[in-house]
Amino acid sequence: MFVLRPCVHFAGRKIRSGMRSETPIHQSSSSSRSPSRDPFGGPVPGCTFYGWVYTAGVALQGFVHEETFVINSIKGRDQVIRGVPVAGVDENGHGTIHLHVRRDKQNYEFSFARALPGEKLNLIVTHVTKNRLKKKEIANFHLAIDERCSASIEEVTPRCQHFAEKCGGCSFQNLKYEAQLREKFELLKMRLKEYEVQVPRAPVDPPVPSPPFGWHARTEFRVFLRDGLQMGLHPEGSPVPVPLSRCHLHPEAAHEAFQALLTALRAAKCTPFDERTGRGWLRHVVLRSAHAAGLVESLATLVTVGEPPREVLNRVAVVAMQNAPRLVGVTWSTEGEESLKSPGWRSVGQQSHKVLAGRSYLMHDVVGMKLKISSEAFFRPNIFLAETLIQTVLEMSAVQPGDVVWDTFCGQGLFTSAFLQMHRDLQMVCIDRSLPALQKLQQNLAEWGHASSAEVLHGDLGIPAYLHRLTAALPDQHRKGELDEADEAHEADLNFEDEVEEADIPFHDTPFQEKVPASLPAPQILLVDPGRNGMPKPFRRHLLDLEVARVVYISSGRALLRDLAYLTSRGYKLEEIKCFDLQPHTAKSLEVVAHLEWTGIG
Ligand SMILES: C[S@@+](CC[C@H](N)C(=O)[O-])C[C@H]1O[C@@H](n2cnc3c(N)ncnc32)[C@H](O)[C@@H]1O
Repeated sequence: MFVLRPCVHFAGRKIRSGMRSETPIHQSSSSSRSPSRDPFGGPVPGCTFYGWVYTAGVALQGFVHEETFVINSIKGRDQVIRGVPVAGVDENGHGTIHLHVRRDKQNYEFSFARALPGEKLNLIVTHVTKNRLKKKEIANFHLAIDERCSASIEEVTPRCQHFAEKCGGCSFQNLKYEAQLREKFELLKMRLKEYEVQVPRAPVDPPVPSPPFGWHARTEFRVFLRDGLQMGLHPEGSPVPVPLSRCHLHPEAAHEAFQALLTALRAAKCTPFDERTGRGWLRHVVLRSAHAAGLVESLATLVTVGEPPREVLNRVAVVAMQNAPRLVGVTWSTEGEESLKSPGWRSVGQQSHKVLAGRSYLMHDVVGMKLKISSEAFFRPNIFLAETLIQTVLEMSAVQPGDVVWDTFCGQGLFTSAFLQMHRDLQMVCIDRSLPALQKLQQNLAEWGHASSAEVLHGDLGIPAYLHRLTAALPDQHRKGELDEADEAHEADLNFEDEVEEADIPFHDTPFQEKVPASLPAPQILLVDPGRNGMPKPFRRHLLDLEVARVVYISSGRALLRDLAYLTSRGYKLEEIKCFDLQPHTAKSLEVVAHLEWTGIG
């Protein structure tokens, strides 16, 4: 038997206007029951569960999960509910259960860390709040796992020794890969329904799978002291990193690099940065991998704080490269200070890295070309599926010779390069805010003889003034100007969740020389690949002004749902979607490529 510590606070989900009659429960108190254990025998430090409630009427029309478990009533604390099946997973990789309480005519959803779909749980009521006005009714209740009564038939032994330590990487290594795919797909379909996104045809094709191990293209390891220098990851919600000896999600080349760097850092007596004392200088080691001509290579970046000793950095780089033949370069980034200012910060490629040894880029196969991709710019997380995803974007765009294609959020231009390789006589306009990424894009375009076919613009697509300058450069019929008051009211009415961060860095930190040419060709095809935050709000609005015939949008998670819901309610029709499991074993949602057509009817 294992018992999980009951509830940690659930920051209540905002309910969108389309779901108005659903009443969220904010379960905030935590009660103290027996200490947490997990299925692998260890304590569960941050085991969370939470729930929200729907009124019966709405739930029955819409959101009753197929595997809802029905009970008669919640009687009070310590009541045990036996044999509740785990029905699916949520965005955090936690197992979800669905309960219908007959007496209250209400449906509840709860999530439990490390609970697997298909297993059955005995749950214990740890806290009940009564309705203040109608004392007999329950306003909300908390549950904890009392016992895991039957395991999932899809449970497997995790390959990684660190899985039980919850290093913060994998959520599902103990679940068959086919089951992971199915659950992520079910979650996507459920969320599309919940956000009222009209999917073009049902059923949507199942996700494109990835080889489950050795796919990872980029990981940021924390460097810290614990029985000597260690490299590791942060468990979910914990400031204390877990030291790693290897990560099976990485290709062998990255593992070699990991070992070589760890040994070199220890031998050089590098001082990891300590947040509590402010001493030391090495904060992270970032490993990136890519493959060209079937050969996987890795590149490392040492991320430092303050004034690190340059000769130590150089020595580490040279020694590590000697011991890891597929480590092709070691670069140095001083962006460690930024991660101190904002926790959870990730590099947005605003600063160039310095080369310590070897080269500053990896080679990457894209539709028959070998592109140089730089350490500062965005890497698609999966080295195997990047090319398939690019092919899908090409197919969905149905690009014809002579078309004008805008590649917004272009990064180092993987799409632009692929498009120009397919049709030399396209007119591409590429826009991104990362200068190092754009420099690499220009270098690749020049090497492949495509430079004259692309206008490369450096700007922030989240800044309204910049977007106005872009639209001002378009032919007359595309200059619609500001949204009018009716539009604003409609937008407010839609009440879209902007729970997803709009931008990684404050705008005033962006030292841009934004130059927009006097005239730009209007796009027939618009590629939008904004990353995990989705489209910045001003960009969403300006997209409507552009009335582009065809948009191909690439994103994932809540940002994707929010943006699709917005566009499809404002004149764009969703024609096709395809999804990809870019990050097996992790809770990361499926990456979606969506094709939208402008209809003007919203
Ligand atoms: C997910 S990456 C996509 C990169 C590229 N399409 C690729 O496949 O490699 C997102 C890109 O958007 C850029 N970006 C994020 N927010 C931006 C903004 N507000 N304005 C312009 N570019 C932005 C980032 O610099 C990054 O290169």
